[in-house]
Amino acid sequence: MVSSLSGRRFLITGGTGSFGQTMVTRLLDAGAAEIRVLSRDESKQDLMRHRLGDDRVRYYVGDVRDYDSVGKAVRGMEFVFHAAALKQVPSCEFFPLEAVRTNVLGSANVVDACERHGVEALVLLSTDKAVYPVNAMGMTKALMEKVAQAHFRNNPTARTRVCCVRYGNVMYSRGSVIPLFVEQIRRGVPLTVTEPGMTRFMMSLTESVELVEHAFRHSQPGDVFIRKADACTIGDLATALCNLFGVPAKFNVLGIRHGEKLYETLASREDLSRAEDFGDFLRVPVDSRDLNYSLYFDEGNVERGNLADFNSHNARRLSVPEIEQLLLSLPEVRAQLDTFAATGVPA
Ligand SMILES: O=c1ccn([C@@H]2O[C@H](COP(=O)(O)OP(=O)(O)O[C@H]3O[C@H](CO)[C@@H](O)[C@H](O)[C@H]3O)[C@@H](O)[C@H]2O)c(=O)[nH]1
Repeated sequence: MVSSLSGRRFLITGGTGSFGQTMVTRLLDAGAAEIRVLSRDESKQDLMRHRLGDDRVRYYVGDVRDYDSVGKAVRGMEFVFHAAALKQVPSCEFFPLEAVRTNVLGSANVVDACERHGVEALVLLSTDKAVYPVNAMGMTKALMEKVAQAHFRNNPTARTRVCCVRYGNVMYSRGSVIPLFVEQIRRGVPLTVTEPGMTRFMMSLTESVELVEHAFRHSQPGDVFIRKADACTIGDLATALCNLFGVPAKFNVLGIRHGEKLYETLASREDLSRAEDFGDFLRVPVDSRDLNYSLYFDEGNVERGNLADFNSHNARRLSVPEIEQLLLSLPEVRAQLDTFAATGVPA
């Protein structure tokens, strides 16, 4: 277990994204000695460099698909957080091989480079869409989890402790539904709700960072860490936003889109049959059976048939007032509400 972040050296792949920027700030506050950001977009790096103005942060332009660029960034680091990914469901549907290249092969490059350069721990960020996946984004994230677990299963004496974290929707993340609804409220148009009864797990950016830190400190090699989250319907989410901005809740119902599920699953029955419950967190250890196939054929789990998965339909359901409170805890929503109060329109 890692007791202190102070004086340590970190790499964050995809470090200019919302998760990366929050994590970098937290690590700087905790006294990290060096933080490297590996990402493709030099202009986002430049903006971040000016915003942070801290020379403990070093910027590496590169792509996880390219082993050399990963290796250069990993060398000399003690801990790595792997957040770089193709995350948009529709673009991965249209370009599944691109998702394979970044989410599967790119992640394998990160695992290999960490092992080769003797990194102590690597945390890979996954998603609820990786459980019983129906779209290419979720399928490639599921394979990323398998790559991480295989690292331990195939190398029991590995130098790098590799684990994954899995979480649901991060509220107000770039390109997600909440900023879109706020923009629609601003324009005074009906909110484009896909299916009012569709449910999603809701989590703040801070909670997602806490989950990564928890996994980083407490994981065993091959673990998947899950933070138990509350869920809500998209209809209630849209209603809560309209209530906060004081506009009537008017929806244009689109229907479930290609590649979408009615609900998401954070932990499958298969995960739960071996999960350890830590209150707010679930730890799913790797299935470490070896390639001796008799174990696969002759041993089963009688409990598994009785287990229900943990999904956004059976999780604790947030009420509209509870969603309003959660939304009010987000600085982005408060900023929009202030502008709305001052000018009658959000910024
Ligand atoms: O105009 C819209 C757009 C979306 N939705 C719904 O809002 C919910 C959330 O959508 P969105 O914010 O786009 O997130 P997801 O498609 O659920 O995917 C996000 O959440 C995942 C975790 O589940 C992450 O892995 C992805 O990167 C991230 O894009 C879904 O039920 C959508 O059907 C609408 O009702 N109207």
